[in-house]
Amino acid sequence: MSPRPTASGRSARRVAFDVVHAVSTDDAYANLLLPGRLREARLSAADAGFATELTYGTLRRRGFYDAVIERATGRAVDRVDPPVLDVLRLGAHQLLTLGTPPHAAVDESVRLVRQVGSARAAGFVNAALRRVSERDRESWRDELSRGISDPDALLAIRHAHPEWVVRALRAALAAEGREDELDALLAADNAPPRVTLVALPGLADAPDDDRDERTAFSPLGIRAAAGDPAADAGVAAGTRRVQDEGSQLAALALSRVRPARAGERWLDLCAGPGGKAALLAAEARTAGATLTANETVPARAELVRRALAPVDPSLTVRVGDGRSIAHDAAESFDRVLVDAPCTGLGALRRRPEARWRKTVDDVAPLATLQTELLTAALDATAPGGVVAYVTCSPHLAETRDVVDAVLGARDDAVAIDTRAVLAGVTRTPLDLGDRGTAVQLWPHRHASDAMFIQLIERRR
Ligand SMILES: C[S@@+](CC[C@H](N)C(=O)[O-])C[C@H]1O[C@@H](n2cnc3c(N)ncnc32)[C@H](O)[C@@H]1O
Repeated sequence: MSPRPTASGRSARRVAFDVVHAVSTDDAYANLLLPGRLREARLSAADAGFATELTYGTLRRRGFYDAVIERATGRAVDRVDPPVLDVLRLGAHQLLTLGTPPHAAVDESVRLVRQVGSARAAGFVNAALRRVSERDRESWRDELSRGISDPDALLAIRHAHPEWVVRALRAALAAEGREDELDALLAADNAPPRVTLVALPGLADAPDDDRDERTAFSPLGIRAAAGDPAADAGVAAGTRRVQDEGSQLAALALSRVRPARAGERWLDLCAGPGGKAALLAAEARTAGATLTANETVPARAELVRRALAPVDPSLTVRVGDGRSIAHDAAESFDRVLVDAPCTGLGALRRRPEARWRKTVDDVAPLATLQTELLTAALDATAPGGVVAYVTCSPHLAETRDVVDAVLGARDDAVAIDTRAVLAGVTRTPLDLGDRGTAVQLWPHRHASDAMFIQLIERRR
C-alpha cells in the first residue's frame, strides 16, 4: 500500500516540493538532499514515508507526468513557471499513482502553490489538475500512446523512461539473450529499492543467519531495518555502511579473486564517495594488504577520507586525475578497482532524477574517459596483478565495448572469468546470462543495481 499522509501531510508535501524543486532548478540529488530535509522537518514515520514516496515517485515518472500536463493544459511544460510545474508534477503523482482522492490532491496543490509564492497560478493549478484527474494512469498511457507503434517508444511511455534509455537497456539484455526481460527491468526501475548494509570485515559482526538479516548474495550483506539507516549504531560508527549488494559484489570480486598476500598494494582509482573503498580497505586490512584511494574531485576525496577513517585513518587518498596515475606509480599495484564515472543507467531505482538528467550525448565522452581510465589502471598494475573494471551502467558502450577496446589494443592483459570468481563468493548462485566472462547484474533479477564487473589480469 502507498504511504498515506496524516493530518500533517502538508509538511510532507512541502518537503517533497522543496526537494523536487531543488532537483529541477539546482541540479540537486534527491537521495542526498531528502534525508536531511526529513530530519529537519521532524516528520512522523508515516509522513516521512509519504514525503519519500512523493519525492521519488514524482522524479522517477517526471517525463510521463510532463507529457500528461502538456496534454491536459495545452501548454508546453517549458512555458510553465518552474515552481508551478513542480507543484503540478507532485499533484499528478498523487492523482495517478498514489491514489490520493482528487479533492485532496487538487486542494492541497492549490494551497502549496500559494505557499511557494505563486498564488496567481492557483486557478491554473486547480484547472490543470482537475483535467488530469479525469483519467486514471492507464487511460493517460493509452491517450499518450495513440498513433505510436514503435515498441520502445511505447515502453518509454508505459514505464516513464526516456526512449534512448529503453533502447540501450534492450540492447544490453539482448547481448545476453534475455531481451524478453525488458518489461520486467523497466518496472523494477520504478520500484523503491530495499536498503542493504555491508558489515565491514574486521570491524562489524558478520551478518547473522539466526536473525534472518542476510541478503541473498553478498556474504557481508544485511537487510536494513525499516526506518532511517543512519539510526543504525554500526552505520553511525562507520563499521556498517549502506551499500547496494551489487557494489558489495563488485568490491568482493576484486578482493577475493585469489587469496591476498601480506604487503600487497591495492588501489581504488575512482573512489569518491568511498563506499567500495571502505569495503576494499577492510578486506585488505584483514590480509595485511594496504589500500590507496584516488579521486579527482577534492570534495569527494574528502568523503573518501571520512569513509576510510573507521578502517584506518592513515590510508593515503590521492587527489588527482586517475588517467595520470601511472606517471607516479607505473606497475605498482597488485589489485586496482576502476569504478568508472558512467551514465548510472543501472542505478535508476536509487537516483530517481538520473534518467531525465543524462542524455544520449553523454555516452560517447564517458566511454572515452572510461577507456582512458581502464588503460591507466592496467599501466599502474604490476605484472600478475588484477584490475576490476566496474560501472553502475549496463550500457554496452560503457561496458563490453570499453573492455573489448582496451584488451584489443594491448597484449599484456587478459579477461578473467569473473562469473566463476563470483560463483565462489556469493551465498547463493547468481542467475547470469551465459555469454562472455563479465558479470552483469540486474535490478529485476538480482534486486541490485545493474552493476557490470569485469576482472582483467595483467600478464607477467
Ligand atoms: C561511480 S563513482 C565511484 C563510486 C565509488 N567507487 C563508491 O563506491 O563510492 C566515479 C567517481 O569517479 C570520479 N572521477 C571522475 N573522473 C575521474 C578521473 N578522471 N579520475 C579519477 N576519478 C574520476 C568521480 O568524481 C566519481 O567520484
